[in-house]
Amino acid sequence: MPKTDPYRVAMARLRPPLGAALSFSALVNLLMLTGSIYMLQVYDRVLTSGSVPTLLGLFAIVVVLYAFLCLYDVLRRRLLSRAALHLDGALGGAAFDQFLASGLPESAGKAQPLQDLKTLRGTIGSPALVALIDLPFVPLFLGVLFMLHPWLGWLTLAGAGVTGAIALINRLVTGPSIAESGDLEAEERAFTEGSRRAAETITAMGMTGVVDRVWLRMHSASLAAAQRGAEASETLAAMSRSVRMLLQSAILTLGAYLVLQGQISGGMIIAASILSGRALAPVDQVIGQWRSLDRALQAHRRLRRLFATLPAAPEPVALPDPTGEITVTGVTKFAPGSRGPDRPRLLEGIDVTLHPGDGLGVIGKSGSGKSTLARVLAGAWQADTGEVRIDGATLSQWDPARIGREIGYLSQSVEILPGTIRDTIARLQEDATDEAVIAAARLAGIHEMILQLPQGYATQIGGAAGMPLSGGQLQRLGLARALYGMPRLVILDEPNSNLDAEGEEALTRAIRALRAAGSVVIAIAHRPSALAALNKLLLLEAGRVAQIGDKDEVLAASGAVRPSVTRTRPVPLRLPLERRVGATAPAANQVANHPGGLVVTARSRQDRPAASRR
Ligand SMILES: Nc1ncnc2c1ncn2[C@@H]1O[C@H](COP(=O)(O)OP(=O)(O)OP(=O)(O)O)[C@@H](O)[C@H]1O
Repeated sequence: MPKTDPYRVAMARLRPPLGAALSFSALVNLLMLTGSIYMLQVYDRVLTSGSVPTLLGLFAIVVVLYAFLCLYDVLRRRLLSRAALHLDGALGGAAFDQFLASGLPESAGKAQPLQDLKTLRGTIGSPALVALIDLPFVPLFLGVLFMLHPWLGWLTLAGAGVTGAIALINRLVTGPSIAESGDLEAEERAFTEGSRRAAETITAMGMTGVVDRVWLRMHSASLAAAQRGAEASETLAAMSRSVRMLLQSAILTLGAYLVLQGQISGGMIIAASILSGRALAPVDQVIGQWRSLDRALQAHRRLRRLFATLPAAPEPVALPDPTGEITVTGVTKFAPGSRGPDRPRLLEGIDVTLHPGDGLGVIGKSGSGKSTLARVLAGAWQADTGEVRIDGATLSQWDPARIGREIGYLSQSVEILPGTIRDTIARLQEDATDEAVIAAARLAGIHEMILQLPQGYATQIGGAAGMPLSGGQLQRLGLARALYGMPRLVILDEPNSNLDAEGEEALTRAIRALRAAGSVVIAIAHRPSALAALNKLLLLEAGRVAQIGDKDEVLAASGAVRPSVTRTRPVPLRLPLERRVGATAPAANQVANHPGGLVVTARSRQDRPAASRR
């Protein structure tokens, strides 16, 4: 099936309205001859004949012609502004999808489709484009001038040449500054947004002064680049305007000379002056609007490139409901954005098979690739080689919306969109039922906590106006969202990192309930309590599977913990669980009393090997 590039399709749909606008522009420009022809008639016919009826008759014709001019002008502008709106309507959804995708590391920083679409839409409906489509009609005015007298034509042509040369110089001079200031502004924006997010850390650690200075340096650099472009552009625009005004006087002078030589009539001087002004007006306007036209051109090129390189989405086939047979074969993931044969492998040759009801714990040192594996299994990142199959079908063979409902994913840092608690748990699904939302909240053990909030499930969270939630509350809310609809595959990346004992118990209960219902649960754990309700274990080392199998066997084989753990006597766990485990001894004691029975003691910092990476 041929790939349909939405940008090309949208651009093709723009052609008819742009063509119609061009036709109306032809009429508008033709009617713009009215003023000069009228002048010619008044000076050379009315004033010489002294006929008032002729004057009134001519004026009546002029009124009608200008009324048509107004009509055609309105029509072409309306066509353009509506075309801009249609372009937005046709591409808005696809551009937003690409904007979302740019949050994934594979395409990070490659595109700014929403901004580009806005720029393009703004320009298509603006006077800048009207000036641009007036440009092809400059020869019309020049032609009439040549008919009046060749010298008048040549003089205007020379003026147009000078103004055009100024426009070209403008482009060459300001182009690099515009591009540079765009890049610097993007850098500054990233730093500004990052600083705002890190405001608490910056304030607490007294970094405000130095952050101010860094921002100021970036800000000044981007302003300086923009100013360089603006100054050059202003100078050239002023020169262009002066050339135009000088040309008016030069035309009058030349016209007067030609009258004195008896080569043209007096009325032709005025007509020539009007015509030369009309001939140069679009050129002048395009120069004035050059920066916005250039931005629109760059936005157009970026959008065209972006959409042209998008892989074609396969037609999704409605596969039967998955049972939860998960097969991972030979999954390798290179560091996103890296190139060449030596690019780091975050995961290498991962093979895992899980059956409905299985619960797999994933453990390993910091940086060993646990979260990367979670992202690949959840379909958030694409494997570079190998595949993840659910019920025999690769993730890409499933309809993303369909399989998404069967996947619950709790990332390490829980992100929520602004909205109510109900909508958050229901993943914004319009068809969500209250029963399903409450069931997920109960499973995650936060139903009571939600009811205690002033507006209960209708409480607004996220965004500037949302009610702030604690780390633990947020994590449990994220868990409820991951559990919504009892998905067949639930992937939890350190689901207990912010939980108290009660939260951990709720998590263990949830994992047991999911497994009992036939779901596959994969939990990445630094704290062993999350392993309590699981039956299998995978030990990752530098992105490879070091061990996989029955939980107790893997623990025993790795020497991590004795399979028969008592609840009262702490047993050293030699699994590389630095981050959580290294925190405090009381945390370890807390784990010792947990029904899961796995016990942890912290290794000293000196004992820890550096996280090995490829
Ligand atoms: N977006 C990314 N681009 C490039 N490399 C990345 C990216 N995200 C993670 N990595 C690298 O992948 C490796 C594995 O990271 P990952 O987050 O999977 O480890 P982890 O085992 O989950 O660690 P932790 O236990 O500390 O969460 C690290 O070396 C990290 O630097």
